[in-house]
Amino acid sequence: MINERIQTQFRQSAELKMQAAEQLAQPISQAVELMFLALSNGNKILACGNGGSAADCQHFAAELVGRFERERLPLPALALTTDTSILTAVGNDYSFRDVFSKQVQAFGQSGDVLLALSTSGNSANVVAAIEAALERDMRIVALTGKGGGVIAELLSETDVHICVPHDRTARIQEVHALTIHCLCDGIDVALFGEEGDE
Ligand SMILES: O=C(CO)[C@@H](O)[C@H](O)[C@H](O)[C@H](O)COP(=O)(O)O
Ligand SMILES: [Zn+2]
Repeated sequence: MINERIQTQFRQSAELKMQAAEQLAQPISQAVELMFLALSNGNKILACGNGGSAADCQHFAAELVGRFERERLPLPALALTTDTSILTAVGNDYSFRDVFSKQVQAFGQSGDVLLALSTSGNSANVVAAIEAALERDMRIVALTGKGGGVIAELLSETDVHICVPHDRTARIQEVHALTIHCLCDGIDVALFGEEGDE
């Protein structure tokens, strides 16, 4: 019984990935281009999201600051999900809605990229972070699902929206994790070319 459930989940995840590959290859490659350009200009990437998406932010930042699959110089990426003093002070003194936007206001500069993750596209603190980033003339790469929610409404054609075509949070997150690895791989390829791959 449980084995069947597990196999169904693997199958659904794999099927969604195959389906999303076609739809998302284009926006993911646009996101690589946008991020590579920002990094080449000396700008940085800030990342925010809640729960599993907070973990994704940290995963992404670790692969840029440390490394992905190739040896290279550290690249500037910062997860806005990790400083518990900032998160609790801002959450306590202002509101949980402000925990990321205050950090965007503190660290974000024109030309930086905000990687914003929300499976619903509706988390208020991620929406507020996007609004703060747009005010600072930053570019947005949004990873969403469920049609993109409020976030879809905020983005313009200078931003990149990677919206997973599914309604279930877990399945969407699984595609977000793969997308993050595609972003890291794309940035490495932009730096070094495709030689020695696959
Ligand atoms: O990982 C999971 C569920 O798989 C949860 O921790 C999930 O990330 C949290 O419920 C988040 O608060 C959901 O927020 P969002 O993706 O809608 O922005
Ligand atoms: Zn999860």
